[in-house]
Amino acid sequence: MPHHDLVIIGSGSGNSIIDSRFDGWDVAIVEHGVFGGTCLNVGCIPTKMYVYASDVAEAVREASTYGVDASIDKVRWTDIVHRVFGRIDPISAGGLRYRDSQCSNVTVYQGHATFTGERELSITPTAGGAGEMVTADRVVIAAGSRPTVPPVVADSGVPFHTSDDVMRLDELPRRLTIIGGGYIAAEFAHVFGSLGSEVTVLTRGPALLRDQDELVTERFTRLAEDRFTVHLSAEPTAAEQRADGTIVLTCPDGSIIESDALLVATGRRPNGDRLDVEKTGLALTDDGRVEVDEYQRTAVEGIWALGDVSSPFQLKHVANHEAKVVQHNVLHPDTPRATSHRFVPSAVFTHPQVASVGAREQDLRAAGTPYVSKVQAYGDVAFGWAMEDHTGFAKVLAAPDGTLLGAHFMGPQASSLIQVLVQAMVFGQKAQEVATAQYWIHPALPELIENALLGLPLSHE
Ligand SMILES: Cc1cc2nc3c(=O)[nH]c(=O)nc-3n(C[C@H](O)[C@H](O)[C@H](O)COP(=O)(O)OP(=O)(O)OC[C@H]3O[C@@H](n4cnc5c(N)ncnc54)[C@H](O)[C@@H]3O)c2cc1C
Ligand SMILES: NC(=O)c1ccc[n+]([C@@H]2O[C@H](COP(=O)([O-])OP(=O)(O)OC[C@H]3O[C@@H](n4cnc5c(N)ncnc54)[C@H](O)[C@@H]3O)[C@@H](O)[C@H]2O)c1
Repeated sequence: MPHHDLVIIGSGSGNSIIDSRFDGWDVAIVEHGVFGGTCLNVGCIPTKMYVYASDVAEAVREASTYGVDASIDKVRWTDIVHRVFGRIDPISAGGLRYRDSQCSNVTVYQGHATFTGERELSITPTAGGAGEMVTADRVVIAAGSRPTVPPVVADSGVPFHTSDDVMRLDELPRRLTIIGGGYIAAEFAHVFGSLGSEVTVLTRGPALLRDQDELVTERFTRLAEDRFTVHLSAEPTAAEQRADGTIVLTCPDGSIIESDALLVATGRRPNGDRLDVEKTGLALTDDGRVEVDEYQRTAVEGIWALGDVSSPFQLKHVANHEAKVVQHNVLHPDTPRATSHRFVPSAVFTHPQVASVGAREQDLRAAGTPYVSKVQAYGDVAFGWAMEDHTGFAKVLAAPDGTLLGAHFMGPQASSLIQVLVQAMVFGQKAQEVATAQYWIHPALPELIENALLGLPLSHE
């Protein structure tokens, strides 16, 4: 039975652990799917390539506002698919080739790993054939998560897509229904809506993007209702397919939604339940994650976990951070580093973009935390005014002494603008200092942040 110094389960963020410091180690990486994981193959990267194409389409549609008459002649969906995956697929294939044939100390197992004992694994080859057992001194579980599909769809037999395959559709659907109201639903509604599909969004909650600050949730939902057909509090009760291929969903009020394609975006479940972790002495948390401490260690000596399989955040920048922590701690177990989940920012690459960091106003209110807030409209700073933006805003929340507590943006470049406040919060800078101790380029969009901070009714003023 092969024995390795280190076995990594999952080639997403787990693959980034192996660098030259492991050259003297016997390392194995087990991957049952496409090499490179979710972000590269079916997540962050391809989605943002589609989002960019959709942003271009929206810019064309909005161009006449600025005196530039333009129209979209045609959307070449198949060319978009080929452009995106023609760039991505070779990166995945190259990554596999590199690990498999150019890293002499690394063994790649293309198969599904399950625990059979403490740091002992069975690997079932993806291509079929006899399984293999391996043991290791150390194991890193970096097995990610997978889309969930509600039984009403899964058991119905209707054809459906998830984010794993919807970007490779043969043609742009005329009518697309999306079940879900979170990140993936918001991003794909923008993608398909901008490229020409009639989009219907169906979510069980009373609003879209419900995890955001309440003002973002409310305003984003209103904008989405102007753009798409949106059914709120509408978990589908039945799904069927007619003989002509039309997919029919029934809403709780009895109304029906007809479409040519169905995308399910109802959340992602950590893959720990498919690893037989109990055989190595581990249990899963109630929400299905492999439990780790601040050093990314599991309860079993020599086993670490990172990323979607264990993290409370299903975000690539968090998985990357945790992978660096695991990398250090595997190499230096006696001087471990801790993960920091303070001030984790996130962005939804929809239209308009949404970005946030820190506390939401509803959290502060519920906790009884004293706070002040300022909502600054894009349209009230020079560049936003030039853009004739009528919907975007930055909301900043701070303690009365100026300590920054949270920031929530909706509008152009929100995902980039928010970084200023992420940095300020991480380094403990107060609102007054950030606003006044530096120049703000005029008339650039970051003046939005300057004005939001200056507008906070702080206690000393
Ligand atoms: C559509 C979409 C868009 C996203 N966009 C963003 C974004 O813009 N920004 C952002 O921060 N995050 C985004 N995310 C989230 C981000 O992709 C994930 O948080 C991140 O990729 C998780 O990395 P990971 O290493 O934990 O898991 P993964 O990258 O999923 O890697 C896990 C790997 O393990 C393999 N595996 C699982 N179980 C086994 C097993 N038993 N044996 C062998 N192999 C196994 C899987 O096949 C997979 O390749 C997006 C996700 C999706 C789905
Ligand atoms: N830009 C980004 O960073 C980005 C982009 C995409 C995905 N992600 C990550 O992937 C994760 C998964 O994304 P997601 O959008 O699938 O999950 P999500 O948790 O963000 O949203 C799930 C949505 O589905 C709804 N829902 C659940 N069950 C339902 C049902 N039976 N019927 C109708 N609606 C139902 C929920 O109310 C919620 O609105 C995200 O939480 C995020 O961490 C990040």
